Amino acid sequence: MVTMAVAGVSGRMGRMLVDRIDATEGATLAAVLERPGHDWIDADLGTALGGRPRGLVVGSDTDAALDAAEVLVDFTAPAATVAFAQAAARLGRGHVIGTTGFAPGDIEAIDAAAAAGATIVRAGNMSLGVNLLARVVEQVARALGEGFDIEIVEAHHRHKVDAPSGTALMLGEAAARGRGVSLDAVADRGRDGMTGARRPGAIGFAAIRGGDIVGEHEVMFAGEGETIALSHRATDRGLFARGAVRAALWAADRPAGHYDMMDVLGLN
Ligand SMILES: NC(=O)C1=CN([C@@H]2O[C@H](COP(=O)(O)OP(=O)(O)OC[C@H]3O[C@@H](n4cnc5c(N)ncnc54)[C@H](O)[C@@H]3O)[C@@H](O)[C@H]2O)C=CC1
Ligand SMILES: O=C(O)C1=N[C@H](C(=O)O)C[C@H](O)C1
Repeated sequence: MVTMAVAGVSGRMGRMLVDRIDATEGATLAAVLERPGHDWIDADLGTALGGRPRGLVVGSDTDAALDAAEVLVDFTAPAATVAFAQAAARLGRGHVIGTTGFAPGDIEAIDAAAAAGATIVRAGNMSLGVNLLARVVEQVARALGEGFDIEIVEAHHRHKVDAPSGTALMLGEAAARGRGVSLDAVADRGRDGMTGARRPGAIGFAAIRGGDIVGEHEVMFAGEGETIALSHRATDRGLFARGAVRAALWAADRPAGHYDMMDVLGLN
């Protein structure tokens, strides 16, 4: 049995993760975390969720949660995630990171935590479909070359706080890899006003926010006289929770390191 902790348990993904862990053979929920000062702190998780008490109290003490659990599943916010990774390194635990919106320095800190003893699985999208799509995007980008302009369009619900989405960046990285360039060197992350003509070789990003859209991504290869569009649409957030719990089961008996969902799915 793999013991798991969920960070950000009151959030959209946190609630999904509780249901998913409860439904997964071989996984058990051992601890739940929220940010200090949150209404749910010290409440019974079952009661906070509007049901019966279940004898699991929502806390904000990361070390106590990691004493109880082998793997922390974390869909929260960048600063919180960096601190969780450092705690996972200190205590030699698994850490599944779904959080997006990182600054470059955050990724370096997560790399350092993996080097210092945490088993980290991090992915901007935990679904099989998007990870397969990334593979296909890399191959198509390699095959087509710069005669086709790459544009990535994503749409999400009105509450999302980061753009481009983690998935869009992951797909952009895949396209850049296919072209043999660094995404940082070619990304065009927002156009407004007199932008001038499109920069040759740019990988463009556009973000739509509205309503309750779970997550939609399209990678467009626009050429002369033809356009190829590769897309993915998530219709149920439970999809991401399924992937995350699969990653947590996978991480439980892996050596420390920084892995991604391709490793979990055997696509690397
Ligand atoms: N990789 C993937 O497949 C997916 C990633 N995400 C990402 O997951 C993150 C969370 O998304 P949602 O659940 O929609 O957001 P949300 O805002 O509903 O939930 C985030 C939760 O984290 C909690 N939190 C913040 N700081 C904390 C701390 N220091 N300790 C403990 N809890 C803390 C908040 O109080 C909140 O309950 C976002 O970055 C989102 O982009 C979301 C869906 C899928
Ligand atoms: O915030 C979300 O909701 C999602 N975030 C991830 C992202 O940034 O790509 C994954 C998914 O698209 C939903």
